[in-house]
Amino acid sequence: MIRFEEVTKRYPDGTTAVRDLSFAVAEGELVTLVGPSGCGKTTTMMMVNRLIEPTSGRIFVGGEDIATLDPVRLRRRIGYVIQQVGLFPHRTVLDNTATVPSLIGWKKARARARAAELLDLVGLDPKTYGPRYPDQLSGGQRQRVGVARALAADPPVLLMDEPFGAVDPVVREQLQDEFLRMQAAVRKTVLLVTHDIEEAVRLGDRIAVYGQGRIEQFDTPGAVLGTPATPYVAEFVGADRSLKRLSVTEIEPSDLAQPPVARLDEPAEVAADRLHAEGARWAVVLDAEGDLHGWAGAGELGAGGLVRDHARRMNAWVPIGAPLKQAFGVMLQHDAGWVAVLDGARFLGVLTPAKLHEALRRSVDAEARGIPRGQVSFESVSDA
Ligand SMILES: Nc1ncnc2c1ncn2[C@@H]1O[C@H](COP(=O)(O)OP(=O)(O)OP(=O)(O)O)[C@@H](O)[C@H]1O
Repeated sequence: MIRFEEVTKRYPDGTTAVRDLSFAVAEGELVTLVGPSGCGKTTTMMMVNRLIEPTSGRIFVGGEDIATLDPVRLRRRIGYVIQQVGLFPHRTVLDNTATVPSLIGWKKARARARAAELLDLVGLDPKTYGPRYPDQLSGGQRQRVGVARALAADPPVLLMDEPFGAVDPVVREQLQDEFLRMQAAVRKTVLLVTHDIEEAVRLGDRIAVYGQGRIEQFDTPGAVLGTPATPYVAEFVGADRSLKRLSVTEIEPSDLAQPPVARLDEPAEVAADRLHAEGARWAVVLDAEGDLHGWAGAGELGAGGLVRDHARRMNAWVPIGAPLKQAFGVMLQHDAGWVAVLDGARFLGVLTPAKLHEALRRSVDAEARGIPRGQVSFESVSDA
């Protein structure tokens, strides 16, 4: 359905964005283009609807060389979804969705009926959302309208540039799921740009992994993850693998750091001496029951009084056995350099960014060697 033949794009300033690009996307296939920023993904995509013209080479859509086609008519056959959705602020959601059908001369009633059908398809009740204006929608809802609008004239080809990039991870996953369901129903030929390998793997029938200006591997998700074609691809995929381990690696007692502990009711100077002896700059503060209260700095404790006079509340904690990802999330949420790890109410220790990284490393290494994580120690891995 889409075919690139030795396509090169050089910009006037001499930047070669893509070089000798050849690949084909079958009808009804969803191909994700993934790679780091600036590797030429967007350039590739914008050459398909002639928003950018190649310097050399040929591109075919539906068997026709697009250089011979009128760009405006070409674009009517190609839906285009971008991250900054670009909805018209003064038009209702329904009218926004009906934009393309109206442009190509459909009667108003037909265009609107089609728009309502599409809003429904992307999970927005047309009765509720159709009359609203774009600024009355959430980011995720706007993104859905963008997809609905791109599909409105029923184009056989869909280009999507980071379509789910502007929303938070939870909404993003929802949109991806919905999009997959929708794609199963409408079976468009889709080129989708993302810099997120996880998204590429999740959505793509095949994935094109970009290096600088060229495709390093063009294959199914399984093949790209399982048998990376080049060291570059292996690294690109590998970086993600360790991130994935964040979700499945559980915090264990051996992962924890043991900062000094101070009690709310003890004299601050006693606690300060303990910090000094251990060379620590802060202590975790627990209340009389041993429950987490927060923390106190060495400097403040030196001023005397009780620990409670200097303690600051911080409620950043996770239970032992929680995934590392959860601890990382809590750390970010509290903008904290550590999170307490509790067993029930009992304080076990803290997870710092360094400890988190250490735990992750060990988990990734163990996975690579096929050892269940519970059976390795940090020493046995670093000795290996
Ligand atoms: N109009 C332009 N003039 C000169 N160079 C450009 C132009 N547009 C893009 N480039 C360059 O071409 C290269 C590829 O850009 P492109 O936007 O295709 O990358 P990308 O992979 O989509 O990146 P990102 O994920 O950051 O959007 C980059 O080095 C970029 O700086």
